[in-house]
Amino acid sequence: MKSVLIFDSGVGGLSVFKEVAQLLPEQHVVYAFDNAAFPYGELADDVLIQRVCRMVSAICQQQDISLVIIACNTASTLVLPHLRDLLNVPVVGVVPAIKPAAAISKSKIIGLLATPATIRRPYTHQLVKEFAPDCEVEMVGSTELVQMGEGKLRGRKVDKKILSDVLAPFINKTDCIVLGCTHFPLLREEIEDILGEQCLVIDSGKAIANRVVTLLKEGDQMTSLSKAEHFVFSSAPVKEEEALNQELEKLGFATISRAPIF
Ligand SMILES: N[C@H](CCC(=O)O)C(=O)O
Repeated sequence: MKSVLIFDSGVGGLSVFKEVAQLLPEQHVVYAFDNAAFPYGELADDVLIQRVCRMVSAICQQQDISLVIIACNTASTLVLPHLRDLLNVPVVGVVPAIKPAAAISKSKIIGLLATPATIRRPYTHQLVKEFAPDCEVEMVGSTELVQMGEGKLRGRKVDKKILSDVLAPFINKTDCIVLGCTHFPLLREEIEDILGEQCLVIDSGKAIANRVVTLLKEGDQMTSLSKAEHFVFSSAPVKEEEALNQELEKLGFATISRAPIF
């Protein structure tokens, strides 16, 4: 039975997995993360293009994959055209939800919280120009929050003080912020707590899941009446990851193995 491949630098893509699994509970999933090169938000563009293309195409050759989700804004805003040239399955990317945020915002002052690389990308600035021309967009790039999301899934406590400092430019200013990194929905509760209910927090997870359903239906690739099997592959050698493996088990995944191709 074919699987959907979900790819990220770390565990952030699990926020996308949760949305996909809600709509497609019978879908087999291969989750692959490039933890050997984490964090992607600090990587040079050419290195990122090369790594993502090499790994994703190798996994597609090795596993029976019906569709690829690049569950990483940092990679999607750069590598999608390169990947689509290489693969013969649909590739769905995750990019910051600027368009819905601009539509929802009443004050027309919105926020974008992403990695430093996503904030720098011409792709992101084009999105703002095209879909939020009437908005002031406050942009914050943070690798610290990416690390915080990784830590939370490994049972570490979220440091609210650090989080408040990162979110400070949005506080009492924006009425809607976009989580432009898939690690950040893992911190949604804490972020919402700090920003208060006057600020809406949105991400692209549900839109991606809907797009995946449409593409699988179009390609006649919907799996049904089977028990979903999920596997996880990391690029770095597997170390003691007890807390993370427990989280993964709750989501229906087998324990992490190292992808032989990495
Ligand atoms: N989760 C990723 C990348 C985080 C990182 O590795 O810097 C994103 O959506 O941008």
